[in-house]
Amino acid sequence: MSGNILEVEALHAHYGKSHVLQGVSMTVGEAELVTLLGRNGAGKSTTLKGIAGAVTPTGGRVRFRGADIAGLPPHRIATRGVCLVPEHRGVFKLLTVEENLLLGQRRDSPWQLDDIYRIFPRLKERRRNGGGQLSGGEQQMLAIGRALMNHPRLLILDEPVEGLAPVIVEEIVAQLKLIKAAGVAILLVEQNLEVCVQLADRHYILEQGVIVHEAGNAAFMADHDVKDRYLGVGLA
Ligand SMILES: Nc1ncnc2c1ncn2[C@@H]1O[C@H](COP(=O)(O)OP(=O)(O)OP(=O)(O)O)[C@@H](O)[C@H]1O
Repeated sequence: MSGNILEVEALHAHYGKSHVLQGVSMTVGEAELVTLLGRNGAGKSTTLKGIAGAVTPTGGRVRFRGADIAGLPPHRIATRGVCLVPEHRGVFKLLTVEENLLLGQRRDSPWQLDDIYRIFPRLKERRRNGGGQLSGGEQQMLAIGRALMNHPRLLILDEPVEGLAPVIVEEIVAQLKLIKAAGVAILLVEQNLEVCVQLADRHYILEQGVIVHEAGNAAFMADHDVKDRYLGVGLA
């Protein structure tokens, strides 16, 4: 194998007649953190869902650790080690923090409660609180923590810091660095470019359902043109 944990090849997806993904190709290496960037409506969330099985691809291939997973149901894909943390977090509000975490637990996971509490001390403090009592940032930490309990080899995050206060964003960035350092590959969709360049090894830019640019982090940071052209954000 190539050292890639994920290989997406010419992925297509439709919503009814609308052809949203038009041949997306990308890879994620072992323990690599890769971002998928692009303007609103480019197809980023759909790509993540197509990989994780929440949207059924209409063409192309998704290979995960060498096996073709395109079109499998989401739970089968999750069992293989692909965990999607969706944009709206999916925390159960009537369960406690600890009950939420235990829902994700797999016995063979290297990530048990204590490991989660070490990375997210706030969750330990709040472990007996209901999910509904958490701040947005704490809910995000809980959603990531629960995904880890499920033994992901690839963690897929859709806008994990959207709408969060800068101090919480910093906390989550530090936590994602720890998770990455533990060897978990991460595929990240995030509008906050500061966050992306702090974390990523590599970036892809998606436009109207196709990848139009790929760059390592250093090259991406230096290339103001690309940010302006595809993302509409000139960098300071
Ligand atoms: N369930 C759906 N049914 C129909 N169309 C959809 C659905 N979900 C998304 N779309 C459309 O598909 C296109 C791609 O959406 P997607 O959410 O993948 O984009 P995105 O790049 O993640 O954008 P955003 O940052 O706005 O979430 C958009 O035009 C969107 O309106």
